[in-house]
Amino acid sequence: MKVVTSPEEIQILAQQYRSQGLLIGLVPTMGWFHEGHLSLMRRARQSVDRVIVSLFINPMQFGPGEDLDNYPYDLKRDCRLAEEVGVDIIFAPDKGSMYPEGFATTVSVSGLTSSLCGASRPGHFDGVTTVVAKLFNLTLPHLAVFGEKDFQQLAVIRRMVADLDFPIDIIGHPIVREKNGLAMSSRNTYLQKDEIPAALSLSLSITAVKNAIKNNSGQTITPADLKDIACQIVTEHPECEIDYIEIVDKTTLQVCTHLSEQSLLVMAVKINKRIRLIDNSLLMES
Ligand SMILES: Nc1ncnc2c1ncn2[C@@H]1O[C@H](COP(=O)(O)OP(=O)(O)OP(=O)(O)O)[C@@H](O)[C@H]1O
Ligand SMILES: CC(C)(CO)[C@@H](O)C(=O)[O-]
Ligand code: BAL
Repeated sequence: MKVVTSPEEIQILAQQYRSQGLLIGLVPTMGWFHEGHLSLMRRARQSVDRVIVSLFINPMQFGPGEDLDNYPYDLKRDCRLAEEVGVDIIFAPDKGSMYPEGFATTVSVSGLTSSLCGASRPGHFDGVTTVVAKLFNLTLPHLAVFGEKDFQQLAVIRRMVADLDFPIDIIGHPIVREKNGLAMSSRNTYLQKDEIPAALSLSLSITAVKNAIKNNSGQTITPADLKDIACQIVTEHPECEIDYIEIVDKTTLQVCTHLSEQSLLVMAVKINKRIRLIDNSLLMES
C-alpha cells in the first residue's frame, strides 16, 4: 500500500490508472478507522481495481468550538488497518496543500443542508461538499462509498453529484454497530465508561420505535407519537441533550406526516455537552 500526501501526485496516479483502463474506488474519511470505515473499504474493494482511501481532517467542515483540535489521529495505525483490507493508496494530504493561500471557492448545496445537522452546524456541509468535490477531482473515481450513518451527508453528496454532473457512482453503505447497538464512530473514543449508557440510548430509542410500530400494526401510530417515544428514552439520561430527533423522508429529508417505507428516524444527541453522536434507521424496511 502506498501513502500519498501530494494532491498533484495522487491526480497523476489516478490519471495513469484511468489510462490503463483500471476502475478506481474512493472512500473519503477523516481517519481513526473502525469497522465502519473498514466495511466501506471492503465494499469498494469488491467493485474496483484500485481502492483509494482519503484521510483528511477537513478544517472547513468544523465550526468554532467544535472538536477539530482534538479529533483522533494516528496515521500509522490507520495505514496498518487499511492495508489489511486491501486498500491500494492512502491519500493523506496536509491542510496547506488542500487549501493553499488564496483558496476562495465553496461548493454549496442548498435546501437539503438547511435542516438537521446543517441547522446546528452552520457551514458544515459547505465544508463537506467543497472537500469532497476536490477529492473527486484529485482521485478521479468511478465510484465512491459513503456510510449511511451520515445520512444527510449522503443525501447532500448525491445531490451535488447529480447537479454538477460528476460521472461517479455513489454507494451508500449500511451502518456498522458495536454488539451493544452503538453505531460505530470515531467520536465514540471520547466517551468515558460512565457515558456509555447515555450513548446507547440512541440505538435503544430506535429499537423502541420499531417495536412500537410492530406492536401497533393495524392501528394508527403517527410519526409524532414515535418521535415522543424516542425523545423519552433519550431524555431519561441527564447527560443527553437532544439536538434533533425527527422522522424524515430519506431522500428529501422533509419531516414525514405519515409513515412509509421512505421514513427514516434520524437523531443527533450531545452527551455531556462534549460528544455529539448521530444515528438513524429506516422504520419500515420491506
Ligand atoms: N458506523 C458506521 N457504519 C458505516 N459507515 C460509517 C460508520 N461510521 C462512519 N462511517 C462512514 O465513514 C465515512 C468517514 O466518516 P468519518 O471518518 O467522519 O467517521 P466517523 O466515525 O463518522 O467520524 P465521526 O465520529 O467524526 O462522525 C463516512 O462516509 C461515514 O458515514
Ligand atoms: C466525507 C468526509 C470525509 C469529508 O471530509 C467527512 O465528512 C466524513 O468523514 O464523513
Ligand atoms: N462524519 C462526519 C464528519 C463530521 O462530523 O465532521
